[in-house]
Amino acid sequence: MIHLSHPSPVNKVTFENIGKLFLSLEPGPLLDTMDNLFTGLFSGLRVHPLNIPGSAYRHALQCRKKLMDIFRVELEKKKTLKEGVTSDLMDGLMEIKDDEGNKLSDQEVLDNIVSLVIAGYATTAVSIMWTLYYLSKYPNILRKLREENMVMHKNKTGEFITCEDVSKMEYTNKVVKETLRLANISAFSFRLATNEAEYQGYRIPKDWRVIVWTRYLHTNSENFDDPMCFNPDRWNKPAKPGTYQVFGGGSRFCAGNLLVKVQYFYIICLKDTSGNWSIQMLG
Ligand code: HEM
Repeated sequence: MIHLSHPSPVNKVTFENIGKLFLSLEPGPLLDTMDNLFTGLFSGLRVHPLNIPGSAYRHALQCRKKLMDIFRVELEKKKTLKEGVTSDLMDGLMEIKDDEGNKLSDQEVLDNIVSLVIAGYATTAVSIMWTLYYLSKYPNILRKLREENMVMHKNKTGEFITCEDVSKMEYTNKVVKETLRLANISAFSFRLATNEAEYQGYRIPKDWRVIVWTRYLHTNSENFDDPMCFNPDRWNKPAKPGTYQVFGGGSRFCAGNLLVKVQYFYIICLKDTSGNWSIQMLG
């Protein structure tokens, strides 16, 4: 398991983007406090639920409560703003309606925000960290990526890269895809057998819990040649159907898959204050 030093630069940039996109918050002490509280919350997610003083679980509950208080203040502030002043995830959740025209309650908006940060923060930061690791390990790949970045840089007149730029950057897209395959950030998912089923000669009784081991798909030599090798060029041709499931599949497909890409391009194609692309810092 990988542990990022906290706050690592990748964590910091990822969380600052989350602050901006989810709540229109600028970097500063409030965001730093929230980042620390999320760290406390994460460390209590997969522990025994022992709510006693000193336990990681109790600390996580306390962090969650403090986060909810901060989010509630932001939500109340938004209610006093004129419509359209901000346009972020919280605004979207406050406005969204079901088929009968019902909006989410305040509590539901806050619960959704916390859940989405949990789903999207560490996953994104850790996977981008893996890209930086692979790029520093394979200088020829870094060189090709940098060349593509430089061409894009030369052709641009504005400061920001656009969605159109992102789709044109073929090699960078392959690097992202290959990182997600090999790093296996989400290595498995849980499912419940709603009916009895048979799979490859095995009977799976109704109501059994099943683990879908996606890491196996991504590192199986029947699906990918030399699977443990980081090779973005393998994406010159598409993968066999069903063998690439980094964001899951079916109705529970990852809701944040496009946001992940935006975050990647922010970091891989970011300029520092001297106008250099951040990727130039490697190698
Ligand atoms: C590299 C980053 C990420 C990876 C590898 C990843 C992976 C996944 C996977 C495999 C699933 C399906 C789980 C299942 O089938 O049981 C999933 C679901 C989900 N992801 Fe992501 N995720 C990432 C980032 C994000 C981000 C940035 C967000 C949002 C901010 C997000 C929000 C969600 C949500 C809400 C679901 C549940 C969807 C549903 O059940 O309908 N994820 N993710």
